Amino acid sequence: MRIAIGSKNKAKTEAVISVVQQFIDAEFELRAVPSGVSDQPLSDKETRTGAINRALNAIKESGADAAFGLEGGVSEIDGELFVCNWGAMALANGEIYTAAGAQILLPEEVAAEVRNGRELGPVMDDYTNRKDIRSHDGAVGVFTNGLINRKTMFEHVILLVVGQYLYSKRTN
Ligand SMILES: O=P(O)(O)OP(=O)(O)OP(=O)(O)OC[C@H]1O[C@@H](n2cnc3c(O)ncnc32)[C@H](O)[C@@H]1O
Ligand SMILES: [Mg+2]
Repeated sequence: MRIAIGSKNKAKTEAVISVVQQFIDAEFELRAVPSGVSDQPLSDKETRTGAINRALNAIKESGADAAFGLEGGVSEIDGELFVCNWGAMALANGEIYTAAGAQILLPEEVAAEVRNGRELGPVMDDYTNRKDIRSHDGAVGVFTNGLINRKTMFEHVILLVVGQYLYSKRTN
């Protein structure tokens, strides 16, 4: 199966490849495609739409058999901001599977910057005085003291998505 991935961010591409290759015999290609939503999605709905758009754009651009899209965003609950994450798998026949990942509270100091219109990625780099947090630990890794990094979190999302795809294909 030819599978496209709608990002070149390693936290995403490595998560997709490490999970999918356990269940599907596949060749992968990476494409930085548009998400069709804001650079910093501000709700679960917008983040999920971004994941679906990435999967649809990746399958359209590549002509692959299937494509994955992963999107990170933030969502507000009772005045507090949580990091949220969504994944989508699109098939050439038009089927789409989606699932959400872990959510974790952002400290008010970080949340305030995002509310002011900055993207979480650069805000996290400033906050930690490190570079490119979004491609490695992610906010989830920083605020769980490294127990769950962004790749591991995305692996759970991909397991949920691929699991639904495999369930739909079951024959017994
Ligand atoms: O290259 P792409 O695939 O776009 O990867 P990205 O890291 O920009 O990821 P998203 O566009 O899905 O994320 C939307 C925004 O939220 C940021 N973001 C989301 N989750 C994050 C996390 O865990 N740590 C740091 N930044 C995060 C990210 O940097 C963007 O500013
Ligand atoms: Mg991005």
